[in-house]
Amino acid sequence: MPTPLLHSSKPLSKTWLNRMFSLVYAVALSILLLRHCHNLIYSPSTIAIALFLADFVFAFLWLTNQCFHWNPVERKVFPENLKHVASESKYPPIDVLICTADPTKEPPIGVVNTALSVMAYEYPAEKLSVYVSDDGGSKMTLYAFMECAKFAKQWIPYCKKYGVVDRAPEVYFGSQPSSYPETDHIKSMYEDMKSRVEAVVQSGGLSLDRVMEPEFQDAFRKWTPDFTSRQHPTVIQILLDNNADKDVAGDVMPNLIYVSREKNNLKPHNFKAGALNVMLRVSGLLTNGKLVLVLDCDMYSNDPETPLRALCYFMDPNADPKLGFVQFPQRFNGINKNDIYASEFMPETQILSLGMDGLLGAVFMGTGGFFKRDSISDDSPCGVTTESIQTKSNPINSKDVLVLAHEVASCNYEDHTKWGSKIGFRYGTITEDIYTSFQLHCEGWKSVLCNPKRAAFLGGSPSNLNDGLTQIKRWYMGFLEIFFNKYCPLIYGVRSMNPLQALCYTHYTLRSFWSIPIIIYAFLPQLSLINSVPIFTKVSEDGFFLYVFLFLGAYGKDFLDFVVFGRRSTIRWWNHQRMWLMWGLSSYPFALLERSLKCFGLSTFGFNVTSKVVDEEQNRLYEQGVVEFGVESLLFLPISVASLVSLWAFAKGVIHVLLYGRLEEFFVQIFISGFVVVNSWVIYEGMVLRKDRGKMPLKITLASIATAIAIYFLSTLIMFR
Ligand SMILES: O=c1ccn([C@@H]2O[C@H](COP(=O)(O)OP(=O)(O)O[C@H]3O[C@H](CO)[C@@H](O)[C@H](O)[C@H]3O)[C@@H](O)[C@H]2O)c(=O)[nH]1
Ligand SMILES: [Mn+2]
Repeated sequence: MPTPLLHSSKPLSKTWLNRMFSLVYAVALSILLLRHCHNLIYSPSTIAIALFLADFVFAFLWLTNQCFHWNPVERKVFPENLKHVASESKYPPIDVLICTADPTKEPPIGVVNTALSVMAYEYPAEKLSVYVSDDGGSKMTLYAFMECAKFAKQWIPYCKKYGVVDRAPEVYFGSQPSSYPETDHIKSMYEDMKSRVEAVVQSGGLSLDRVMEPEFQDAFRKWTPDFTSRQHPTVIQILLDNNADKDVAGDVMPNLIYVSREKNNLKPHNFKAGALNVMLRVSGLLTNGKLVLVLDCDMYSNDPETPLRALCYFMDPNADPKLGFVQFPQRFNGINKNDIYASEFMPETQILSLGMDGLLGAVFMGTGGFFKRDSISDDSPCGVTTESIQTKSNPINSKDVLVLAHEVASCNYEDHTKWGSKIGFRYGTITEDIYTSFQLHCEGWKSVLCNPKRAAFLGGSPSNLNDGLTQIKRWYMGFLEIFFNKYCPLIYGVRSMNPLQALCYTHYTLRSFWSIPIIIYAFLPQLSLINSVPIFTKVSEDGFFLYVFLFLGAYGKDFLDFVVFGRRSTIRWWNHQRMWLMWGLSSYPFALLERSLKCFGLSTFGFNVTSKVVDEEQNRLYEQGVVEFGVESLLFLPISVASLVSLWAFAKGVIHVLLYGRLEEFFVQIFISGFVVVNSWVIYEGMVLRKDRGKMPLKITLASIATAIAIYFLSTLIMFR
């Protein structure tokens, strides 16, 4: 009998269009670069050099970007066929690792929701273990999970009995669920738990002594007076043990384990990658699940059948033995209607990932990845083979296993080992996700993108401009760390894997270089216009058509991908390209700057955890789709300077046309300035029209006016004498 189909894949229908377009566009770009070379030879000038540089970087990034469009594939899974391949008893055990790092930025009740949503997976509970990694070393988080363990005994059977789909209680009760006999009772239990946890958090943990039942007290003895989040011993607490704990219906509970690894001020802890590696070892000792699911604390499960979808790949009898992980794309809840901060990361999660999936596989996105343990971990932590541990009748509660678990969570454990370089999540960058998948692909592992209609996980995203820009800056800084490394994707990668895939990684890690053409085009045409110097071809010359084609081609293709094939609204597309310009003026160059400073040892760049706290006023602005400036952030400065310079230039251009009729020679420059002006509308509004707390801070407005004027004088002195 043939095996029933577990998954299928087919190339996207638009592939031929992509390839044709790439070809034509490549020809146009080459002509442009040739013209530049001609100019550089026959009439060299600072302006010619700058324009060449801009277009050269643009061409390089465009070219590497085409690799994503070469062979995109679309996959489908058929979890309903799983039962024909294997019985439930054959399903592999899964260890879920949930990371949290800061109880003030990542409210513990949110982490609890994420944990509950996966503990209630439609998966045999005895094969499910949920580990919480608390890098904040917070007893508030531990307390929240003690409450979680109790509540789970009601929540899981309830979800399974009624086939609830939203298994994060916050989402479930927020969506006016249908009413069953137990609903009200469980809802009030949840509300009670939530208010207890929030009260503890509000008191900064002080009220813990009062709320705590004696059974809980013991665990907190580790929090001695000198215990801080950056200096403390390992804390491991088994909160639910599937050999002992039963839910209210008498069924087995999944394991729930709290871990806060040892921290020492003097030792680098390698951020999330470091935390995950500890979790790999601890879980390897305790439960050793064949599959490991990595989740961020805000990425709750939105579909209880997700593990079955992943199994469609892992349990396929014909599966590639080198299949390392299955990635579910990051998706977000609470994004406003027009996605003003482009938080959906539509191209990354929906276009680029399909492109890599057609080569060697999608990148790991930090969350929502099911790993085969073998691909990422070694199987003898501590030199003890896991078999010898697994033969113990109840490893997770046995004393000697727990002693070992503390040992593998200590901050000296990794000294002189390959953890972080050849094993586990890789160190050396704050975007450990992309880097780890890059290394795995180099080693010959493959991956698969599982992109079901109903999002597998949903998480939060920044809801103000500064957070959004900061997050992007952090990522692109991390990407640069990957590129300028001894395993550079362009040099080492191209030799170690499918070169197209390596070029995809090259593109990813060098994207902050977009800032070079963006900054040049946001200032040079404008400053020349203000100085009355034409720098592009006239409308009547041949070269003009080339520019029109290149501009419309790039924007048109982007529009097609986003709106027509991607089925997003036009306004979302517009907002996305606007954000891209903002990133290009701010996050990207700051990432480049920070990376350069780091080379000289001048910057110690950390992992700035994104806040998941929603403040009401901020939320209201976001819901209304109003861009929030509010804080005095240096990240706004280049954006507002560019918007002012363009406005100035545009006005000057209009004067040139109206008074002197010089439309022909200045058309391109006026168009570019006008384009920036239209994109900058929100910024002018923020500077002069708005009165709410999200308006542009006066300091930034004044600083940008001063900077714009200074840049003008400098340009007059240097370039347009
Ligand atoms: O020292 C640290 C720092 C962070 N985290 C956790 O890492 C996760 C991601 O951090 P967040 O601040 O939410 O960053 P994002 O920008 O939202 O994260 C994206 O980018 C990261 C890489 O920079 C990836 O790891 C994430 O999966 C991806 O969602 C969170 O669960 C944190 O608790 C730790 O466990 N330890
Ligand atoms: Mn996040």
